[in-house]
Amino acid sequence: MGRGTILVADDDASIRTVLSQALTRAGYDIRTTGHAGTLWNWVSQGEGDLVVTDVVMPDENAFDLLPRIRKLRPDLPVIVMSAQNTFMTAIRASERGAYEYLPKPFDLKELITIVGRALSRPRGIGIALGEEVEEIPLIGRSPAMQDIYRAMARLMSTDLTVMILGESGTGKELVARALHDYGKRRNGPFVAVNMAAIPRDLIESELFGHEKGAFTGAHARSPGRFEQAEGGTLFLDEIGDMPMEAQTRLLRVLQQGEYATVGGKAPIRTNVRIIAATHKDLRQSIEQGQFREDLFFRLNVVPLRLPPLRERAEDVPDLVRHFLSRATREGLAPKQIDAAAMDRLKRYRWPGNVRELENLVRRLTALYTQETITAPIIDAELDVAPAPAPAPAEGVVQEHDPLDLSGAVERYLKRYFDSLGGALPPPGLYHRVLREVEAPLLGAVLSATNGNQIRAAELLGVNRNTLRKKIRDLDLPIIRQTAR
Ligand SMILES: Nc1ncnc2c1ncn2[C@@H]1O[C@H](COP(=O)(O)OP(=O)(O)OP(=O)(O)O)[C@@H](O)[C@H]1O
Repeated sequence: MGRGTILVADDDASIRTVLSQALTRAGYDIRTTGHAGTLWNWVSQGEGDLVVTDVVMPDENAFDLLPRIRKLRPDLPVIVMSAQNTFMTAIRASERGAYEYLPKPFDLKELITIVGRALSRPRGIGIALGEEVEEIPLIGRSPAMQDIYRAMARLMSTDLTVMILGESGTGKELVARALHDYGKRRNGPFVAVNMAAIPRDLIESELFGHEKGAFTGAHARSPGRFEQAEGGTLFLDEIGDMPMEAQTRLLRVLQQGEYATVGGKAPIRTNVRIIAATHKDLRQSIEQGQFREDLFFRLNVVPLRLPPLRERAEDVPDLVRHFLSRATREGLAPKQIDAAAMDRLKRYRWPGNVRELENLVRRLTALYTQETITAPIIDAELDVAPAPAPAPAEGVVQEHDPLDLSGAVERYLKRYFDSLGGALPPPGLYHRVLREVEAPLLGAVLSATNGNQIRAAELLGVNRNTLRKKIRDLDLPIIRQTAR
């Protein structure tokens, strides 16, 4: 007798083979099928201790089958695999009552671990089924975002305190909202407070409310955000900016489930789920005595780390399309981004993350009349160093291009560092080196085009306005055009 029988459903025969081998080796009995109908027959006949199923099958979608399985056999864990790795797949799997969701491709070891955990869990723990939701709040299918979606899907049925970490503009508030909107408090209020946006001495009264006369200017009793968020979720953004006294009060709420208003004595019981966020390194703040360590541990129950956009450049096209179609829905003229322009966007560093990308798309749709956004437009907007120039619209183009600076630059830099004798150069080297190349390059091109800035911009592959700005910034001599 094996350690249990696993029913595997996937219309891809090679996946059935791989799973069947791996699970057999791990000591399980396996039955495989390529059809949802067969799977349902087995399940309804009481067979199997666990199901591993793909979402899309020729006869029925596993998400449609899942609620029936849950109803008939609520204790049967179902692991859903899918190659459609969106936020909604993870959420739907969780809503339909899947035990776990695995985006393909996945590690077989991970599957074996999950199977082991599922079969050893106490029975009778089900996940509530929610209603269907269509609008996708979070865009991006990079592995890093899939990890986030899976963690979120697991959190949906809980009230755990979550700490969202990530640079500004990475989507921390959006994730907090999604945790609320798809979680079990979805019918309660979602209240967001940004610690950095409120004057420090008003934060306590903002959060906990105050009594009439509690301080100068407190003309009437005022409810705090905790009271407003009762039964729902309170999102504490930029928690690293919370003053010490407020931290102490917050800690007490988390420990005792009750608080007093500013100037009030009677404890008020509270039922609020806390989600906090910060872009700061709180461990450093703790070391510097600016953040309470005990509060940190209370808040950091489940940390979610949102990756910066530059670490998931593969999400850029999806995000761009999402923001473009939203602009179109808002009544702006539809636009496309050509491949070279998209490439520029994927290579940009995005210091402002998704927010910066969102604002850029807004600018592009509002300011440019052309239907297709090209690379020079992106260069002008992002002010990035241009890639090799495309062929100019007219004129003779050299077939053989002997341009190769790399050897020369490398040699020069080596000499430069050697000459410093082990010391480090002054800061700003990157920009200084680029400037060293930029000024002679623009000068050479302007002289080759006889001072014609339109042709020079074409040759360089930058927007005309960018070129003008650079001529000004670099203080290049303007060559007077002579008739040819
Ligand atoms: N994955 C995503 N899909 C779609 N939109 C996103 C995504 N991530 C962020 N955004 C959008 O980017 C903008 C910034 O997101 P958000 O305000 O959640 O970031 P944040 O990390 O909370 O920023 P801050 O730390 O500056 O408050 C929002 O308009 C949000 O809708």
